[in-house]
Amino acid sequence: MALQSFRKVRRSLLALVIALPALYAVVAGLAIMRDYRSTIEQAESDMRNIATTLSEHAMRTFGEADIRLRAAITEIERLRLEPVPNDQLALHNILADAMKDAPQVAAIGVIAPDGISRGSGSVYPIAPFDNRDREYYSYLTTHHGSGTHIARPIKARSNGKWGIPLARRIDNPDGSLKMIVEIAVDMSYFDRIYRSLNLGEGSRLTLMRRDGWVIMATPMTPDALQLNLANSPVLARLTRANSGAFRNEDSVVDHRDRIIGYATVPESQVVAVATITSNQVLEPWLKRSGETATVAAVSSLLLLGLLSVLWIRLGELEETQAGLARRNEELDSARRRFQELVDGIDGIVWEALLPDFRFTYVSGNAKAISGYDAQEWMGDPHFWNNKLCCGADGKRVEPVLVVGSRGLFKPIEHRLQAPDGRELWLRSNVMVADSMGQLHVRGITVDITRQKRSEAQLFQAIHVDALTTLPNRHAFVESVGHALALAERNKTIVAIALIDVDNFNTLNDSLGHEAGDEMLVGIAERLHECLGPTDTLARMGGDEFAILIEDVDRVALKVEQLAERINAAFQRRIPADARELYVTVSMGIALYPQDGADYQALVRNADTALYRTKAAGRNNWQFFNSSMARLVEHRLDMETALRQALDKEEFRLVYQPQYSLQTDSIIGAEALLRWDRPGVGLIPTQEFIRVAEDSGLIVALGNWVLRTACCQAAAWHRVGFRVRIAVNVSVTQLRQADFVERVRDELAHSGLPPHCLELEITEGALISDIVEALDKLHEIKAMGVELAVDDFGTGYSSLSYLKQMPVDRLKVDQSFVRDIPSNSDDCAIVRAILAMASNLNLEVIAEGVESEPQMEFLRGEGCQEIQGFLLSPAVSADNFLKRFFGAGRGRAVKWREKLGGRP
Ligand SMILES: Nc1nc2c(ncn2[C@@H]2O[C@H](COP(=O)(O)O[C@H]3[C@@H](O)[C@H](n4cnc5c(=O)[nH]c(N)nc54)O[C@@H]3COP(=O)(O)O)[C@@H](O)[C@H]2O)c(=O)[nH]1
Repeated sequence: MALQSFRKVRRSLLALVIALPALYAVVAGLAIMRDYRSTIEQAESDMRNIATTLSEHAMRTFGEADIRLRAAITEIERLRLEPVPNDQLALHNILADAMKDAPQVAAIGVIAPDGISRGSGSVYPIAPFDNRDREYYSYLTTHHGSGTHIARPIKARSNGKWGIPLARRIDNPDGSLKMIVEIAVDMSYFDRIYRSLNLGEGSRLTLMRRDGWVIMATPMTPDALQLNLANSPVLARLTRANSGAFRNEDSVVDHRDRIIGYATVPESQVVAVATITSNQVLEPWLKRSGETATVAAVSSLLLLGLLSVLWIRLGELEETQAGLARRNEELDSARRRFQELVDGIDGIVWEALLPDFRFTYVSGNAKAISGYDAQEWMGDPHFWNNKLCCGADGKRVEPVLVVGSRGLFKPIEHRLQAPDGRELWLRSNVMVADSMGQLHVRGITVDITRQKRSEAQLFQAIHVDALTTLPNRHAFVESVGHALALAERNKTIVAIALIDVDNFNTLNDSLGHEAGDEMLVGIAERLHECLGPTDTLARMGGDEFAILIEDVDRVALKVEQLAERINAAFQRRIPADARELYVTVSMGIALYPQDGADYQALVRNADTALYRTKAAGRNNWQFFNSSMARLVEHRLDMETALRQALDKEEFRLVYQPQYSLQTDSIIGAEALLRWDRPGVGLIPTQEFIRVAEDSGLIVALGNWVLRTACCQAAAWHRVGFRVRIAVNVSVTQLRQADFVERVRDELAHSGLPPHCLELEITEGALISDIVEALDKLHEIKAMGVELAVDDFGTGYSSLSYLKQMPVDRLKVDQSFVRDIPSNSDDCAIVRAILAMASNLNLEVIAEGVESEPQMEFLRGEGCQEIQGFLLSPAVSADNFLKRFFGAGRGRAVKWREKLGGRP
């Protein structure tokens, strides 16, 4: 039964619980009321009947007494007797005769007109009682011709009995009263009969005259005969009809609620009245009503009990039903949530029966994901075997392999041929469950085709160099790892060769990056040609390549052969930018296990060997050796010391004057860094600068130099010594994103005018980073700062590249100055630089000028400025000020003489 029906039934039941007792009460009430009315009506009817009976009885009684009265009168009149003593005996005889056999007659007598008793039926001779106080005397003496008058009861003086007198007049012929004959009906006679009716305590039987006087009452109370209803409204109701009945709630006699029946005694002025108290009448009714009410109440209670049990039972059922409904709702909700979950999952949710792997449930998104709809999955009992069983390796994935430990997910990857021919990669997470004794496999199958593709791409990106398609550094690290593990097991030797393309950056910058890339591809191919069958070539980045040579039994021979093959391969030109160029490579080699136990150590040492190869003039190869290791150690030591040197303020700047050949005066100073390493002494600047460059410390160091130099120059300016300060800037510094800001800040911080600062940037640095550098140089130039190309001539500067540079000055490298004017080649180079600078409107400063011939040659060729030991080595700031401030114009040679010349 539905919950609603239960509720309806319970509601109906509740209505019944309320209505039934009410109905019972109403029905019982109505029955009681009807009973009440019929009881009252019955009592009225009874009282009326009794009154009628009384009236008939009274009629008979009074009638008989009246007959006897009349018979006596007839006899008296016949005998013409008088109410005198002489006739007393005769009167007595007549009267005694009239009483004969009449037990109801209490007395009979004759009263003279003067009220004196003159005869008695029961007593002879009679005492002359005075009867003038009698009601019948006063009535009959005042009413002529009246018939028998029923008078109010009296107590007979002759025998003391109470009786109801019936009296008549006997008149003289003249109409005057001759005598009154009176017969009294014994009231005890009525009383006896009335009592014999046994009507109960509350009943009252009365004879009453129409004028309201009570003449007989049972029970007889002392004042009953004194009662006169003349003024009571009841009298009117008692005389309204011959007979009748009514209820009077306020009885005249005793103020009780009574049922009254009445009946007129025919041919008389008397009414018979029978009353009974309503209480007495209603007593049985009350009893019955009580019983009815009890029955109603008990049956109501029983019914209520029954209904309550039913109510409780239904409540329990309703509760159960509600619980079931709730459970159903929860189940529905869970089902909905499950469905939403399944719909929301980007995978096919399924269940299959073991052991044959037949699908019993497949979510609706199967078609969208796999190309086969759920029916196809479930319809084909061999769907798994036919469609899904192809694993990553192309082999069948047997169901038993899919099923992991019970209850645990075991992901498998497999391929699926979609109906449209696409090959999909799927991953299924499966779980084995035992449901009602049946083994199931449940799983979620997701499409991982894109992920697989991405993985492949990622693998490619991680392991393959995009340009050359060679394994990249990452792949090389892995390969070396595997090779070392194998070598450790097999006790074999592994060689790692690091290869750098000589001067690649310069070539790359001068030819353009596209040509550089083309060249790298060509180099990779060329190197690849040289590999042995087990060797692995990788591109480590930029122009750096590496070769892994495994199982090197005859180390030197095998590596030498490889080096020779490489050397031979690079005898041929490599195509680049529609040209063909000769390229050389340098190589450093480290061996496992003697040069390192792991990748890092081997590569570091191979790098050291490569470094040494380059330092030794490039286009060659070297094995790593222990002395190289010491070099490396030394480098590391210096790096550590360098890091601390800044904090410990171990650096200082010295200043080398720059001299104008046009004005013969000191026009500037180059700030040069010095490191007095405690316990070691002065470290060659070139040496620690290289380490600082390699370790990145050059940035912090360069910033310190820039700030110190600017502050020093500004200090000189403040005392009036307005010279230009040249500061060396490394390529690493130039690469810093905030380099321009840094220059701006230091100028602002020191207060040095921008045009008094010159930044010297090496030609190599400018070439390697020309695109990035250009913007920064333009910004710096826009500030007013001057720019000089340091070590000019050592790089591969071309006219076109110089044209783009916002430089002011070219600084001819000292290697070209050293042998002028004796070396014609150097002279030619210096002339060419000067000519080119002139064409580009650039000034030229020659560094490393140590002799007067050099100076004069330069002056003669139009060089604007010189710098070198001829004038002065770099000196401290104080010395610089002392020596050159206020020194005035003069020949450089004089300066030298003056200052003490060569250091
Ligand atoms: N990035 C930075 N590089 C710096 C800084 N300070 C110096 N350097 C660079 O270090 C290299 C070596 O410098 P240094 O040992 O100071 O040598 C300089 C001069 O002492 C030397 N010189 C000057 N005149 C002569 C001479 O007549 N003969 C001779 N044999 N040597 C001479 O030349 C060096 C100056 O070179 P340059 O900078 O090219 O003008 C050197 O490359 C410095 O640039 C620094 O703070 N930052």
